[in-house]
Amino acid sequence: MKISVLGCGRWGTFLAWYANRVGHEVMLWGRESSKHYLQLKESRMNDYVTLPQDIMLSNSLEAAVSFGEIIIISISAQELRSFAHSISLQKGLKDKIFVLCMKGIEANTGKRLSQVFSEEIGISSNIGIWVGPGHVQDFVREIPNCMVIGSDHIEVTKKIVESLNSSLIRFYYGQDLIGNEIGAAAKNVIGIAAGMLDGLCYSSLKGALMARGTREISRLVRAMGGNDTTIYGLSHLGDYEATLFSLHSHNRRFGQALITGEPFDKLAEGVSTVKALQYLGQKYEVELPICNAVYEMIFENADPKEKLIDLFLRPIKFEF
Ligand SMILES: NC(=O)C1=CN([C@@H]2O[C@H](COP(=O)(O)OP(=O)(O)OC[C@H]3O[C@@H](n4cnc5c(N)ncnc54)[C@H](OP(=O)(O)O)[C@@H]3O)[C@@H](O)[C@H]2O)C=CC1
Ligand SMILES: O=C(CO)COP(=O)(O)O
Repeated sequence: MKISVLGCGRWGTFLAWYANRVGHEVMLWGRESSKHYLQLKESRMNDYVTLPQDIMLSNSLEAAVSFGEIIIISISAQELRSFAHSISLQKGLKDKIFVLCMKGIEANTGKRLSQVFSEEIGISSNIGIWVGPGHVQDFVREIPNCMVIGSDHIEVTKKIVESLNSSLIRFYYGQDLIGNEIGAAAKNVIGIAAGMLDGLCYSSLKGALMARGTREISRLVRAMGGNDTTIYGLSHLGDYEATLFSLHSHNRRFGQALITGEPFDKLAEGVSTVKALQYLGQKYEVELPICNAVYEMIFENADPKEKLIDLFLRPIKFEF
């Protein structure tokens, strides 16, 4: 099958490598101004992966959209709306399956990425998501993992899973698009909180963070009409090791750097997602104490130790 991957950063480049490894014909697209794209064009390598010669590289969006039967997208989540608008100007979209491989929620609207994408391209039946745990650094060393693919249409979900399953990535069929998208995005915020604990030398609190983080995100998902159990699956809790504990996690590293005052310039999606979660918490009247504390530490310069004490001094309540 022909597969296009749009976005040639850390994850997009890996996805092209993976689709090629599974046996597909692959075209990887990067924008003309992209340093990532230029580096791949010159060396076929980035910091994480080397691309086999048979992966085609293109900076023509028209060529990339027309090439793939399946079109995988992995760019910064907050850029999806404008990028989707550019895609909407291309031809033949109704015959394609789009797979969003990003973890975010639109910051100023609280909309899930599949909602943003379908609003812009004007089609909703052929959009899937691919989320769950996994770092490029592990996959290229042949360390396998389990991930989840979901959509609102089981035939679409099955087609994507059947095209991409392998002994390196075992996929599960997602059954709850709301839970999977909110869960995948929100784990980055919990990952930032974990990095803050590392920065404070309070890493031993991560067990409690895992227990209470899942609890508050599952309340939100339920209020939004999703299934709270989804939060205990691959898209959220299943991604905690890769985010709350991994040295590779950009979100964890962002949280740690915020506390220690070191610079950090990689994409940490949780920074924008926590704004969206503030909005959703208010809209659905769900208390999100950990997310709110992360928000205040990032955007309102709140003192981390004082925030932690505030969390500990909240009214005592039942665990579940
Ligand atoms: N296990 C998983 O499912 C994983 C998922 N991810 C997710 O993948 C997504 C991308 O992360 P990552 O690859 O680390 O980020 P990077 O910063 O490495 O790459 C982001 C890419 O998005 C491109 N981009 C940004 N804005 C636009 C735009 N307006 N139009 C077109 N392209 C644009 C950038 O272009 P340029 O090259 O010009 O800078 C860059 O290539 C995130 O949502 C992240 O959460 C990441 C890792 C693992
Ligand atoms: O989603 C990921 C791992 O599953 C990547 O996490 P980071 O973006 O925090 O590196």
